[in-house]
Amino acid sequence: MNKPVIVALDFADDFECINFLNQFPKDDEKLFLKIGLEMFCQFGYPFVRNLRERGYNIFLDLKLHDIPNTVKRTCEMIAQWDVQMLTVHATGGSEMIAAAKEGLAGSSTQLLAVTQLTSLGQSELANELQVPLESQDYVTHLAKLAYQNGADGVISSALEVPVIKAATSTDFLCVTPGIRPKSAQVGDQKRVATPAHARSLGSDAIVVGRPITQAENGHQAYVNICKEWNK
Ligand SMILES: O=c1ccn([C@@H]2O[C@H](COP(=O)(O)O)[C@@H](O)[C@H]2O)c(=O)[nH]1
Repeated sequence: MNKPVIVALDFADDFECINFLNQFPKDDEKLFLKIGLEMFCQFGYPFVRNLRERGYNIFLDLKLHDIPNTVKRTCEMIAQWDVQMLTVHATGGSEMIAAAKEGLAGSSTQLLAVTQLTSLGQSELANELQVPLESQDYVTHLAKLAYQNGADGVISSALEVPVIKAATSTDFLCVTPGIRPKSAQVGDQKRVATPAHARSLGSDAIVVGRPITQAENGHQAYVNICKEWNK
């Protein structure tokens, strides 16, 4: 599979979401869709199943963060759903990450650990979270923790991909949200990169929401981003 552009489906309404997906030609290469907390909390597993049955690849972005036993049991359930990717927070710690991986055993779901959210910049890290590290070092530390405890990859900004790969392995997946084409509004994201920059930094997949889902022509916006990403 080409390195994917993963579309973040952050819609309040499932009809709106299906109308959005219907803009895409049926013979398009299989779309990779991210279902996050907003849609999962409202529409739950039946929505995930519906999209899997339509043939989409699914990144289930639930960002699990709880004690190891709870995360393991939750992952055992999700392991039956045949989704391609699932997230937990790396800050849940080594035991929790390992427990998530154990819970997914026997499935092909890839476990990704969220490092520092792309909506948090250096000043939030220092002043709000009281982490006395540069983002690059904090993200690398969490990525190593995830790598050593069985995760298949991490969520980070594209800006940290080179240091993560150097500290772990070139095969360790770096999936990067916080993607903004040059003309797009940054909104609540802090650590951002264009699709072309993310590619040059070595991202394995980019996650793009509003620049596609809120565009006047969502399909065209997706095509433009794919072109820039695949250049
Ligand atoms: O660090 C993170 C982790 C997850 N996300 C998710 O990605 C998309 C980005 O959407 P945009 O509209 O392109 O900003 C969104 O669903 C987040 O929950 C992230 O942005 N940063």
